[in-house]
Amino acid sequence: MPEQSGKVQTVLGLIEPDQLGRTMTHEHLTMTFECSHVPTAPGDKDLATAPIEMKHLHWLQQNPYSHHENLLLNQEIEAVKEELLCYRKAGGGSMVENTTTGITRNLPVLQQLAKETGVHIIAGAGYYVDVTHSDETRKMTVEKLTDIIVSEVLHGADGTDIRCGVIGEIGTGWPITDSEKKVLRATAHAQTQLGCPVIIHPGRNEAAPGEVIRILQEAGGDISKTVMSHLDRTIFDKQELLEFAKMGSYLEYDLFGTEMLNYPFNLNVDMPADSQRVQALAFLIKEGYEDRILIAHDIHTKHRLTKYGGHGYCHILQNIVPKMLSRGITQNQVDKILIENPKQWLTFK
Ligand SMILES: CCC(=O)NCCS(=O)(=O)O
Repeated sequence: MPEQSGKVQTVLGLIEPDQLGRTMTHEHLTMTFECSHVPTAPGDKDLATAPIEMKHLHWLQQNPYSHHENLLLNQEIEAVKEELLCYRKAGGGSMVENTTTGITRNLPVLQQLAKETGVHIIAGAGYYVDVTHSDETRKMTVEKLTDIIVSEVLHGADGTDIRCGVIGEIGTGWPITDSEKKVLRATAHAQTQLGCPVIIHPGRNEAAPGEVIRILQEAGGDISKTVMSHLDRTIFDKQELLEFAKMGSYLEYDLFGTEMLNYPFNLNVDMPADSQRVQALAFLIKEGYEDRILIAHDIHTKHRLTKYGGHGYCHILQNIVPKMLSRGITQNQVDKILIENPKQWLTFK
């Protein structure tokens, strides 16, 4: 039985599950997102290269992926540290930092942030979406990919001895590419060996989450210990959502704080407002899924930090929890979503 069994693995080592406290299950503290740069509209070229300033904030909030500098969250370690200290003061305990290979994971920085702030940080193993896969990764067999993921959890990643405590976010697009399918199968095989939590980034199509779960299931993955991220921009139809929920994964609404008119990665999608996210949580609770819900902000660009006028990592604790309570979600249910469900998911079997 691996030493992780019954414990949670943070970047500073193993902890007891009860030490986690309130946990955001999908965040980034340092990463780059250049792989998702969206070309700027011809009239906006100057805005896209201008320094981030108050007078441009609304444009940036509406076009966050068209401003190159905005995609470099890895330049903001000091600002992120300040925010983590506020997160602790606001009652936060832990964060899953699920930056994977392809978007500049930096485990020494995560370890330093955990030491300096007292927030428990759980790092992610594995690979982001196809466009970030190197030629070497593409050529790997499922067995080789499995070995690498297992080693990132058992021994450490990126040439360090800092160990990952979840697999993911494993990136997939739509349609799911062959290379992404291999990574999904390797994820399932590694999870079988390790009994560890898994988290998935699905493609931007209503059919994508179900297809990912089928691939994991066929490869022997434990769906009850798997999180499907980004449901807030992926499944809108209530019947479809219930059909997906029946497959048994955790259901994650992790884009709290993101409100934009045009979602550039899929213009057919209307990105919901936070009030609609809370309505979706209330609906899932009414349908009996309160044990399967997880929430987070998925901060992955500069403009969402308070330093740049954004909502920051405390938004859920300070603004969304009161809204949940005002919409009939009980304190007990809030605690399940923020404490108990993350704890169950993050504890190794
Ligand atoms: C790495 C961060 C990430 O993938 N975030 C998801 C953004 S979106 O696909 O939901 O727009």
